[in-house]
Amino acid sequence: MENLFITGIGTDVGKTLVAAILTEALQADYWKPVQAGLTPTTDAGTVRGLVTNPISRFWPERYRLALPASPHAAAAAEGLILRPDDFELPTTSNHLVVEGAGGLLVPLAPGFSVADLVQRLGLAVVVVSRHYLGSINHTLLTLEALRQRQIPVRGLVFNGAPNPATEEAILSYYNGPVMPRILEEPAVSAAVVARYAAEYREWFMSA
Ligand SMILES: Nc1ncnc2c1ncn2[C@@H]1O[C@H](COP(=O)(O)OP(=O)(O)OP(=O)(O)O)[C@@H](O)[C@H]1O
Ligand SMILES: C[C@H](N)[C@H](N)CCCCCC(=O)O
Ligand SMILES: [Mg+2]
Repeated sequence: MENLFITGIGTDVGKTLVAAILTEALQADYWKPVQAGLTPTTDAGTVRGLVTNPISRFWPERYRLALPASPHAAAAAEGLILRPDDFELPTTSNHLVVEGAGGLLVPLAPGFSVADLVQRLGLAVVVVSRHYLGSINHTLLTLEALRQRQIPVRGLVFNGAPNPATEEAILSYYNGPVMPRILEEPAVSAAVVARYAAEYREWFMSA
């Protein structure tokens, strides 16, 4: 069974798109434990709209916070402090795709980060990297933090337009699994997700 936590090198790098592709590829369940920002849509709402298989279940968020900010701040704005023992994996016999918020060391509360949540849930991660000036450092810092914490990396995904020099730098440090690349798409749709999902299914079968 694949139980995957989707993290990334920051916010807005394509975790939700990758989560939708993996959910469709594996006909997995999807869970976003902490959603900060509820409009115009939630990540679970986006994934639901991109996935077409009839098997996937969408588990309710543990926290739905109104402020589109770091979860610790969005929670504080509502007088909440998120705690590690608030979080239990949904009970499912299906594959499960869990999406984080922002990057790996984003605080859910003071002293409680996304990385701590990953470790509590005991999941392997998928790391989404997107190229921009500064992204080599952000990607290597993420991989380094995962290595230090001995969190297994199930795959690294390059999302968006390729940049060979950047990828060479990253791959000279990281020699773990690399999942199929996602190109910059003119529009993100269920058809695009289905196309990549077929490629990802092949990848899982050959990995
Ligand atoms: N390969 C791509 N082609 C076209 N658009 C993309 C691609 N990857 C991401 N996007 C767009 O970039 C935006 C940010 O992506 P996404 O919502 O997946 O980021 P995220 O990492 O999940 O952010 P968050 O931290 O808020 O969860 C979205 O509008 C998404 O559709
Ligand atoms: C609001 C945003 N879309 C995400 N839900 C949360 C991103 C938190 C980033 C915090 C940070 O790294 O500074
Ligand atoms: Mg997202």
